[in-house]
Amino acid sequence: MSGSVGFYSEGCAIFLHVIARGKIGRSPEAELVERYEKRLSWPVKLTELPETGGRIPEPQSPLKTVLLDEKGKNLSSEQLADIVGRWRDDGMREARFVLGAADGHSEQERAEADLLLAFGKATWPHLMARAMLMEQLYRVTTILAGHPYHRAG
Ligand SMILES: C[S@@+](CC[C@H](N)C(=O)[O-])C[C@H]1O[C@@H](n2cnc3c(N)ncnc32)[C@H](O)[C@@H]1O
Repeated sequence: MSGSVGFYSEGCAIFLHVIARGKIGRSPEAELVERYEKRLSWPVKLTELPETGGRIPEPQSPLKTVLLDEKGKNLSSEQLADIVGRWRDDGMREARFVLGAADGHSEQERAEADLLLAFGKATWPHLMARAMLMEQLYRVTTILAGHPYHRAG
């Protein structure tokens, strides 16, 4: 079963849609996901899909798609904020961030994505990657807002 497991909307900004495979249930990772989801002042939605199959929700067009993939680009938080900020300023309505399960993403999904984003070259468990992504999305929005949460190194 797929379904939306959270929706917090506030302010006018690009809609952040996290699409993640696998059930997070009640877990330490779920607590982290919820913590950053609640802090985000941009509209954010989390759609959970089964490990395989499931229906990918219809996009809000125009859309940009980011695949979380260890073979993707290692970007600094500021670089990611620049990209997301540009998409917002260009009038994108949705930026979706897709996390795979044990087998990752298909070659077709990789080819169709606008950005492959890596959190380093190591392979992380998908639930940890989900928590890390929510933190990065929060960080990105604070960078764009000039909020002091992010302290550039
Ligand atoms: C256990 S990993 C899948 C590994 C799989 N061997 C593959 O080919 O991608 C599950 C998911 O977590 C995310 N993930 C794991 N490590 C990552 C990393 N270093 N950077 C970005 N995402 C990562 C990706 O979305 C990945 O599809």
